[in-house]
Amino acid sequence: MLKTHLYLTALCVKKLIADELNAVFSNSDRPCTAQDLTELKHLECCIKESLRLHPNVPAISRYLPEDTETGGYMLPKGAMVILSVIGMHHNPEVFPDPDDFKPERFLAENSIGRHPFAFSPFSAGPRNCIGQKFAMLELKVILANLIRRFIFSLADPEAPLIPAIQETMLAPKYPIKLVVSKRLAGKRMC
Ligand code: HEM
Repeated sequence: MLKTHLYLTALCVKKLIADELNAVFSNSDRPCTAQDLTELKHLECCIKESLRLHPNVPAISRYLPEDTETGGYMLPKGAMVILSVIGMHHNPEVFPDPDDFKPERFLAENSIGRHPFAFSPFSAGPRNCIGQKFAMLELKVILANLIRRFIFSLADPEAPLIPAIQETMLAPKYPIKLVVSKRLAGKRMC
C-alpha cells in the first residue's frame, strides 16, 4: 500500500515537472534564462520539499551569549544550544503528513500563515547561509537541464533510502543507484 502510494506520488510529481518544463522550453534545447527560472515554480517546490525532508545540514548549534529563557526553561549564558532543523521540518502541526513528499506545500497559496523560519535548510538570522540564493538558482538550472536531456529512474526501486549523518551533513547511508538514459531530441517530456 505504501509503495503504491509512493509510486503514484512520484508519477504525479514527474508529470507536473514534465508539463512545466514543456511549457517553458517547448521542445527547444536552448539554454535556461533568468526569466525561465522564475517560471519553474513546481521544480522550485520539489527542491524545497527535498530540502525539508532531507536537509543537508540537519542541525545547527550556537553558544548563548547571555542567559536566555525559552519554553519555560532558563538556559545559562555559554550553553551550547542545538537546533534540530530536521525535527522542525517534520513537525506535523506545521507540515501535515511530514514524511510524505508533497511539493505543493510550498506553493505560495499553501504557505500562508506558516512561520518564515519553519522551513530553514539554510539556517536563519545572522550567520545564515550566504550562498542560499545562489544554491537555489544553481539547483534549478542544473536539474532543469538534466531533466530536459536525460530520463532518470531508480536502478532498484525496492532499495531502502536510509539517511545518515556523515561529518555533520545528512547524506544517503548507501549510494542511490540510478539508471540514466538519453532523452530523444525534440521529444516532449511525459
Ligand atoms: C543546498 C545548498 C546549501 C545548503 C543546504 C546550505 C546550508 C547552510 C547552512 C545551514 C548554514 C549555516 C550553518 C550554521 O548556522 O551553523 C550555511 C552557512 C554558509 N553557507 Fe551554505 N548552504 C548551501 C549552499 C551554499 C553555497 C552554494 C555557498 C556559497 C556559494 C554557501 C556558503 C555558505 C557560507 C559562506 C556560510 C557561512 C556563513 C557565516 O557563517 O556567516 N552555502 N549554509
